[in-house]
Amino acid sequence: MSQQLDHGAGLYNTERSEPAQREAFTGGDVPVAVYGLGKMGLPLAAVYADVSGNTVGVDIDKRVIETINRGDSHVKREPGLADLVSETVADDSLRATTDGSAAAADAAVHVIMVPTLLTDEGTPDLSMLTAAVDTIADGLSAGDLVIVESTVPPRTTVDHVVPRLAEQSGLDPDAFGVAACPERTVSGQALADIRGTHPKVVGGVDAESTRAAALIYDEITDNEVLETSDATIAEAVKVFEGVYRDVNIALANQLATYADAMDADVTEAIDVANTQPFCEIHTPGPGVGGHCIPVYPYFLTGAFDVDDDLLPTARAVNDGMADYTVSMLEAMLAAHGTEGGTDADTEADTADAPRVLLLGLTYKANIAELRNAPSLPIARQLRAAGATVLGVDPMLDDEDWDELEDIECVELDTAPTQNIDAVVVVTPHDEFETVDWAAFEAPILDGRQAIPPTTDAPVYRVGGPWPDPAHE
Ligand SMILES: NC(=O)c1ccc[n+]([C@@H]2O[C@H](COP(=O)([O-])OP(=O)(O)OC[C@H]3O[C@@H](n4cnc5c(N)ncnc54)[C@H](O)[C@@H]3O)[C@@H](O)[C@H]2O)c1
Ligand SMILES: CC(=O)N[C@@H]1[C@@H](OP(=O)(O)OP(=O)(O)OC[C@H]2O[C@@H](n3ccc(=O)[nH]c3=O)[C@H](O)[C@@H]2O)O[C@H](CO)[C@@H](O)[C@@H]1O
Repeated sequence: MSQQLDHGAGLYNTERSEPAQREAFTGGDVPVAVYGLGKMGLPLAAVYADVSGNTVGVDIDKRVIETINRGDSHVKREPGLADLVSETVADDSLRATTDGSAAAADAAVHVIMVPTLLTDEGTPDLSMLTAAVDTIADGLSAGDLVIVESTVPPRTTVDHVVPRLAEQSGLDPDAFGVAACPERTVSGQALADIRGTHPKVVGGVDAESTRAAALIYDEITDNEVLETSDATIAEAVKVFEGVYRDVNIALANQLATYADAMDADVTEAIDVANTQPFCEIHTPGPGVGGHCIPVYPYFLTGAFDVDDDLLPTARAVNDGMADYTVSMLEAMLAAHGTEGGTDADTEADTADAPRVLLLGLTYKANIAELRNAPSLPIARQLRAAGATVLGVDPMLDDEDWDELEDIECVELDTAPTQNIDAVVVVTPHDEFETVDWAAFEAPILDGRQAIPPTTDAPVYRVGGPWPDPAHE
């Protein structure tokens, strides 16, 4: 155990009693800084502000800072978030700044919630994490606690974060605490998740870091705080959760291809199979998007030299579902005798090339995020084959559409008048629940089992039986 230093507001190795620490944390005497105020960071900063009464949010995007300091939330469709940001900014328990070093100098708890992406080579890109760590190091003090909420490859905290903090701050590694406390939060229910939908996982680089982090999260969550043996286990818990999901979805997608081959309804088969407790097959679809599930397998395969066929194969199956969806679309067009096919290669053919409407472009229903969205490779393949691709997505703003050069934006209410040859449901936003499918007068490929079987329209399903001749 390192010497007892004068730690000011810090909780790491403090001489104060536990009750006094809790009182200090919830009474605004332990200043918090949260680095990264995006879909996950802003809800987290708002809850920290609500509990601690003294939280500064740090982001590099000036627009984010200005929005928050007006008391507004730039993160949409998060129940309760707009009100919580407004309330915590109004009572000054939440402030936002781009000056991370100044925030770090004042803070005693530093919470990292920046993105952890991939390089083009499929290896973990920790550049944003490193930048946040360097900012913290500028203002790190003895007794501070650094919490890594971002999802990172296992061993990142011990092998990268701790040495970098010590090197950049000049402090002895024993002078401050570091803990991996991974975000286990789903967009669309972030506040509920942060406050306790699931137990909170906490793993420190030493016992004192675990203790201090567990005390903080015991004040934040209504659920259990699960203390792991070390930071690496805590990091692995989060990555394993995500990898489990990617592999399970790959199984569902592979079973969908078998169901198509046997002309059976994969959804019915999976639903019935899942009625016994040892089976939890996920849902097939046109692919796996977002910056979590398709990324986390690379936090193992791209970080450790292990002989692994499973995770890459699951990734290939999931990424292959865009091709599979396009091939089903081609078969559907052929079954409906739509002229032109999707292999137009001359001007005349292009005139006959099908006009395909993609409903739902973001990676997941009701979430405004295009990263790794399955709609993107589907649109690319259709455009390359000469088709005209139109898209409807109420989650996207003008800035998003500017990035989608392969897809022509149309509005949902006018889409049926756009002379559509085929409709593909890629992401089933709530807005599509009231669509009059027959109004398109075109065959529909339902990629997400979103259209009720009773619908009076020619609906084909990824992994589902093709419509009976009556619908031809
Ligand atoms: N989105 C999800 O559903 C989800 C769920 C759980 C965990 N996570 C994890 O949460 C982390 C963040 O994801 P997100 O969805 O909030 O990302 P996001 O892209 O919505 O937001 C990231 C924010 O961080 C800011 N930022 C980047 N570098 C910074 C720096 N050096 N200092 C301060 N701010 C910086 C960006 O400007 C942006 O505002 C990732 O590790 C992700 O894996 C995401
Ligand atoms: C804390 C955290 O990191 N939370 C993550 C977050 O992950 P996420 O927001 O990226 O969402 P996911 O739901 O995993 O979807 C990802 C893609 O997979 C497609 N998909 C999904 C299910 C299925 O059966 N078949 C599919 O094809 C879907 O359309 C989308 O494109 O929430 C999940 C719980 O929702 C968590 O488990 C996951 O750890």
